[in-house]
Amino acid sequence: MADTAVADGAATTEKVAESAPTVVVDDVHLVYRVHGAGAGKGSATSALSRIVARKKATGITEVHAVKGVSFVAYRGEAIGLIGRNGSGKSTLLRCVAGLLPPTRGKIYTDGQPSLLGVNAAMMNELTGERNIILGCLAMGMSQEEAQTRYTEIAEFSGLEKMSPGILSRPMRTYSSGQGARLRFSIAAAKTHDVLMIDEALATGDREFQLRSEARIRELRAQAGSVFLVSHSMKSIRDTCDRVIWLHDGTILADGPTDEVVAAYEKGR
Ligand SMILES: Nc1ncnc2c1ncn2[C@@H]1O[C@H](COP(=O)(O)OP(=O)(O)OP(=O)(O)O)[C@@H](O)[C@H]1O
Repeated sequence: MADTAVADGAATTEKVAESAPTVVVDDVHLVYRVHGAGAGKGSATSALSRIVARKKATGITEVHAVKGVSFVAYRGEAIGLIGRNGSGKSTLLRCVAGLLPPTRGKIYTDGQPSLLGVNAAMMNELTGERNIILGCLAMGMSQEEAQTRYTEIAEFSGLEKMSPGILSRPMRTYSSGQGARLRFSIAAAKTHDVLMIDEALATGDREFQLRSEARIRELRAQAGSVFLVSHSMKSIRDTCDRVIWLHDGTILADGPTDEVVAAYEKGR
C-alpha cells in the first residue's frame, strides 16, 4: 500500500510492518444529493397543489453526512464507531467499503474491505442453505470449500437449534435477528483483511453475541482490522480497543475504548 506508507511514514522495519496501516481515511467528505426533495415536498398540501398544477417536484437537497474525517487503522485493531443516530457512522463504513465514493478526500485500504451483509449477498427467495453456499461463493470460496464450510457456518449460526428446519425455508420467512445471525455467520467464516460490521451484534441473543464477540477477537488475531458500529456500549467495550466517536459527521474523539466511551456516556 504505497499511498499509505507515504501517509504514515515509511513502514520498512519488521516491527512497523506488524502494525502496518490497513485503512487510511484522509479528510473524507460525503454529501448525499436527494433529488426531488425540495421544501414542502412532503406535505399533503404541496403534493395536492403540484398535482393540480401538473408540476413535478423539483429541487435537490444536500445532506453533508461526513465532514472532513481523517484516521489511520492498523492491523490487529478492532475499532468501534459510536455516535448518536444520524451522526454518519454507516455512511463512513460504506465509504471505506468502497460502496460510496467520497465527495472529497481519499481512502486507502490494504486488502479487500468487507462490509458485513453486503459481500455475502443474501437472496430472500432462496433458503438459508442456498444462501450459505452462495455467500461463500460470493466471498471467493470454491464450490468444494463452500460445501466443507457449510456445517461450520450452520452450527455457528445456531439457527437450527433455535428453530428446527429453518435453514430449508426461504430467507424471507426469517426474523430480522435470524437473518442478521446468518449473515454474520457466513461473513465470519472467512478471514478478512478489513471486516466492517454494522450493528450485527445488537440483533442476536446474549449467547450469540458472546460467540460473535469471540469470533471478532479471532479475526483480529488473524491480522485483519475490524470496525464495529454499535449503540451497545457493552459490545463496544467487550470487542474494541479503540473507539472513534462521530458527531454530526465529524470526529469528536478517537482513542482508547474506556476513555472515549466514558466521555460519550457522560456527554450524551
Ligand atoms: N441515502 C441517503 N440519502 C440521503 N441522506 C442520507 C442517506 N443515508 C443517510 N443519510 C443521512 O446522512 C446522515 C448520516 O446517516 P448515517 O446512516 O450514516 O448515520 P448513522 O450514524 O449510521 O445513524 P444510525 O445510528 O441511526 O444508524 C443522516 O442525516 C441521514 O439522514
